[in-house]
Amino acid sequence: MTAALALDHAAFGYAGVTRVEDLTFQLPTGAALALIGPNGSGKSTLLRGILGLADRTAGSIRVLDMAPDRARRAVGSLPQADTRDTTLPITLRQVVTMGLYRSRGALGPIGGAGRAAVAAALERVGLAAFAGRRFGELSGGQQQRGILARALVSDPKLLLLDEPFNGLDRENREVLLQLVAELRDEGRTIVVSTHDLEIAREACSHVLLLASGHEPNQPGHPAGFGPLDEALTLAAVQHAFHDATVELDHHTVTTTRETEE
Ligand SMILES: Nc1ncnc2c1ncn2[C@@H]1O[C@H](COP(=O)(O)OP(=O)(O)OP(=O)(O)O)[C@@H](O)[C@H]1O
Repeated sequence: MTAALALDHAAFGYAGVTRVEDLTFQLPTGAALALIGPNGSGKSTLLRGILGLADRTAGSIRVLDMAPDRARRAVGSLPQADTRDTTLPITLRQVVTMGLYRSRGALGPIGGAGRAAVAAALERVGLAAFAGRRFGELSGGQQQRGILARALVSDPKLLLLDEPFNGLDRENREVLLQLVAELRDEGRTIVVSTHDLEIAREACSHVLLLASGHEPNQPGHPAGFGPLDEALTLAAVQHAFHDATVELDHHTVTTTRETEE
């Protein structure tokens, strides 16, 4: 079976400056990859590289057996919450509809099938009743679910979720965990960046640990990759979070490093 992601010594960055490097791994189709590492280790940069939105400064990457910009139509993405503009006067339904533009073009008519897909995506994340509400007036957790609906509306084969659990209360967290499990059951491949190792254990089959460079401007690099049960070891987590205290046992995995929220 073709890997959903295949990277060979790939490096990514901005304006020609590498921010994360030496990425060599293959993620099987249908897997859920937890992307774990300290602030600045390059998690978001890798996700942008998968989307073809960060510069590839070395090596190679195939996404769904295509070049990243060709694969983008089949990839849904949920960017970090703090990169969203919630001041725009648009409704939740309009936000979700934007997820169709990628596959149909911004000027093409949405049509009945498109409207049905938007309704189904909203239903799926439990927000059908909020479709006409202004997006900026929704709670943070509802906005998060709305953006997930936007990512799902085009029926993506690969989903990239950048810190989707940040700031969620228990209820929204459970809804999202349940959704990730369902999406996996449907055979979609998922990449989730998170600081929360417990969530990685609950939601994911594989893990990629990233460590930041030893000097501030050095790129991040892998500290471990593989099936979660094998690769999420104390040594690999300590390597990734080299200045943090880490505890790991059969039931819990925690790091004491504070995240910059
Ligand atoms: N658009 C950009 N232009 C230039 N440099 C960037 C850009 N975005 C991120 N960087 C830099 O790339 C490095 C990696 O950042 P990135 O956001 O990928 O890390 P991260 O692991 O996702 O961190 P966090 O957990 O804080 O989100 C950082 O040094 C950051 O300053």
